[in-house]
Amino acid sequence: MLWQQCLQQLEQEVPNSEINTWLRALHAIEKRQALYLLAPNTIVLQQVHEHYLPRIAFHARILTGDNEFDVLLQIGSSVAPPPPRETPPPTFPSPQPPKLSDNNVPNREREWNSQQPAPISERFANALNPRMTFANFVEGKSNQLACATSQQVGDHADTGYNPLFIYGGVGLGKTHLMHAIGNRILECDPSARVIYVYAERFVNDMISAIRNSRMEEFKQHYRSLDALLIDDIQFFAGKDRSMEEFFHTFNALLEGQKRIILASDKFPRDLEGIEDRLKTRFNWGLTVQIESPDLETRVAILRKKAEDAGLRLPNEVSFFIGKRFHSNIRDLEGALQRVIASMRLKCITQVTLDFVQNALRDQLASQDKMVSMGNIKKIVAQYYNIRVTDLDAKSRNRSVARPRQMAMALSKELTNHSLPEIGDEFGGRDHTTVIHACRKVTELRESTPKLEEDYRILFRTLTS
Ligand SMILES: Nc1ncnc2c1ncn2[C@@H]1O[C@H](COP(=O)(O)OP(=O)(O)OP(=O)(O)O)[C@@H](O)[C@H]1O
Repeated sequence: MLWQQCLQQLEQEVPNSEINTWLRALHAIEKRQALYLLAPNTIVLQQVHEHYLPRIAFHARILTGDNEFDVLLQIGSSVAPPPPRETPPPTFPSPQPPKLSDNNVPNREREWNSQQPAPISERFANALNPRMTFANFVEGKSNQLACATSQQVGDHADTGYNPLFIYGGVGLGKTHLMHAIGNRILECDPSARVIYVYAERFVNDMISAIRNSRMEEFKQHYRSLDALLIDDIQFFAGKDRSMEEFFHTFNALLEGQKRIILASDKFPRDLEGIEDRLKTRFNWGLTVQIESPDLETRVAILRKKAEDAGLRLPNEVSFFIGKRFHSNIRDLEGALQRVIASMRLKCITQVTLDFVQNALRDQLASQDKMVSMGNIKKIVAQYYNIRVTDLDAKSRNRSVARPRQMAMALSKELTNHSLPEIGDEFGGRDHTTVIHACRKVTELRESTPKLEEDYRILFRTLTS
């Protein structure tokens, strides 16, 4: 089963002829928490070892979720017993686990740092994470546009959104969307040459290529792609030679109407240390932002992730976690993983609010320090240039009433205090005043761009 799944992944990266000749010749056995691949002869053994084993191990580790999972290559028709100590085993173990980053991107450094040309299959290893798809990306107000345009770019080569530039804060789903685009492109055309790469990797690859006199091959490699996805584009800052090379790659791909998808933590114009001509080009297509998700989206994401892990979260639990982990989705996922790990440890199958509060005790304590109502009031007052005491006062003058409503709405969104507690904190007001304030802010955010911007800035300031 695992081997079949590995093959399905490899089919997207390795030409069919190679799959049929070398990989389908292997007999696979899963045993003792390892995948044994049995080669019928030494030629197959050698080929697989030299060209495909790292990729197989990479996929097996992704699929099993075990970064240490072993893939062992042997000759013969059955798994050899463990060899006596003095004789070397007739087994090629899979290489050291490729460093799996957050996004499970395999280490491709070897590619350019040897004088030997890399095998073609390896050069087109696309580094896409098959688990990051549109199907498991939860859409909400904060990412709607980014998600819709990403789907279009994944489906069609001629959307006019070239490049598609996705920007937004840490852990909000930029990388997920890029992988989803890449996976969709391959779904539509399995022979497409698609590469996902961090800008840092592009730079390192280029340095290795220069050092090993393989620059022509490097250029040819990147310029012959059907889709290039580069993450963390801000890393190019100050790296003039890499920017120059990227500029030409960019032009070549654009001229050939190949898709370019870029991600960064900043809007193109705000990227420091990046050449103006590149920034201008980034704006040729479409720039979309991913914002911090609102409470409903956070809860929807949480439920989806819990469901994927086979866990049903009671409403009060999902709202509790969603409310408390508001700054980014990575933290939200981290909280859920911690809850699941605690459940496993304690052999619990039903999760309750008490259990979650206990499991997340340390994280919640540090969150509390960051977003208290006192802090919200301080930041809002600073932002609107009024005094904190104005927020508590009786005045209904709009210059203080609006900031007060904003501070109440943020308190509701970012803290776990009840409506009466929030009212109390703002000069002993009634909970119906808080409800009114929250409704008013929601309404104004939709009708008044300036107020929406104020809300976003304050939200970001409080949660970053
Ligand atoms: N809308 C979403 N639905 C489901 N999962 C999401 C969503 N957004 C983000 N995630 C998950 O949150 C985690 C962090 O997302 P991702 O790595 O894409 O963030 P990022 O914006 O690229 O962050 P960074 O700038 O730090 O690289 C990933 O595991 C991703 O799958």
